[in-house]
Amino acid sequence: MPVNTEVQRAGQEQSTATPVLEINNLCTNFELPGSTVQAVRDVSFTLCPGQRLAVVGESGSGKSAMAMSLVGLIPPPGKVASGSVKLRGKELVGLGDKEISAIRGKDIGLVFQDPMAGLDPLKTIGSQFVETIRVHQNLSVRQAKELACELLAEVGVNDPRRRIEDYPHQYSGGMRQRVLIAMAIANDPAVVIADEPTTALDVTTQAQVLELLERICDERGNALMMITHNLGIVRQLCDSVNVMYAGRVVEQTSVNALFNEPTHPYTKALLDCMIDPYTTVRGQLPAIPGSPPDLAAAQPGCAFAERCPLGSAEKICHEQRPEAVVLASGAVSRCHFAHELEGAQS
Ligand SMILES: Nc1ncnc2c1ncn2[C@@H]1O[C@H](COP(=O)(O)OP(=O)(O)OP(=O)(O)O)[C@@H](O)[C@H]1O
Repeated sequence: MPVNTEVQRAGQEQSTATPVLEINNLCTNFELPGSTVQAVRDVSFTLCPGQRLAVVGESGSGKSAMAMSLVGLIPPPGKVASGSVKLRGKELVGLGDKEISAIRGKDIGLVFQDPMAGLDPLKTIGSQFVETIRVHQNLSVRQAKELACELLAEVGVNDPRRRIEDYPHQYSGGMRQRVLIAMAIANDPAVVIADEPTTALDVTTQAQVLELLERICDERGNALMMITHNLGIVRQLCDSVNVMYAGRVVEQTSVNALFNEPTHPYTKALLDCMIDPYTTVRGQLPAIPGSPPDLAAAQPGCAFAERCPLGSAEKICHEQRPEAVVLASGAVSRCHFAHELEGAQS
C-alpha cells in the first residue's frame, strides 16, 4: 500500500467514514528575493465528517500556511507549489478566485484568531451577516436576516434582533468571536477551520467560546480542524492530532495516544512544555531547547535532529529524511526511531 494511503488510513479514528477533505502531498512555498521558504512540505491527511482534528506545533511550523492553502487564502508571495486538496472528491488546488471563494464560507467555514480581522468595522453585524448568507444561499434580505438572528441566538448573542443593528466595535472580543462562529456555520459547511480562535480572549471567555464550538460541532456534525498551541484545548475538544514541525506533519495520532504514548521526540518535547503549575519554577516557562530550522534551507535529514534528545547524535537522523512509519497503535510517526519509542512505552 502506498505510504500516503496508509497515512490517511492510520492515525485517525474515523477511518471507516468517507473523508470530506483529502489532502495529498501538499507543498506551499513563499518565493522571496533570493530564497524559497518551504512553509508546507509534503503534507497528507484526511478529515472525515464529525472528526475533530487538532493541528499543533511551535510558531512557524506551518499550521496556518497549511490551513490557508486548503482554502486558497495563501497571501502572495506564497503559493501552493504542488499537491492536491479534494473536498468531497472535487480538486480545489488550481481553482480560480471566484470558484474557491464560492467554496469558502459555504462548504468550509473559517474562524480566525482576531475576530476584528474577519469583520468590516464600517458595516453593521447584520449587513455583513446577510451578505455572507446571500452570497451562498438564494434567500431574500428578510429571510437572510431572520436566519442571521436565529444563528446569533444559537451562539449566545442576547436580543439578536436589536444587536444585529450594532457595529463590530459595540461587541466585546468574545461576542465578536461568537458572531464569527455564527457566520462560519451560516451556510452549513461540511468543515470548519478554526485558527487559534481563542488566543485573543481572556480565560473565561476562551472556555465559553470552546464550549460553543464543541456544542456546534456536536449538533451539526461538521468536521473541525482546530489550529492551536494549547494542548489543553486539544484534549478538551479534539479526537485526532497532526503534529507539525518545520512544515511537515511529524506525527498523526489520536488525542488519547498523543498524551499517553507519543511516538515522535518532538511530540514528547511539546508535551514536556505543557505548563504544570505545581512543578514550573517561578518565572521560567518551559521551552524546547534550540530553535526550528531555516525553512529556506535544504533539509536532507530529520528537521528536528539538531534539537532531538534521541537523534542529535545519530548519523541517519542528519542524513536521511524519515519516512512515515505506521505503528501498532495506528499512530503515524516520521521518526527513524518510532518503533523504539513505541516499544519503550509498552
Ligand atoms: N507572508 C509570508 N512571507 C514569507 N514567509 C512566510 C509568510 N507567511 C508565512 N511564512 C513562512 O511560513 C512559515 C510558517 O508560517 P505559519 O504562519 O504557517 O506558521 P504557524 O505554525 O501557523 O505559526 P503561528 O503559530 O505563529 O501562527 C513561517 O515560519 C514563515 O517562514
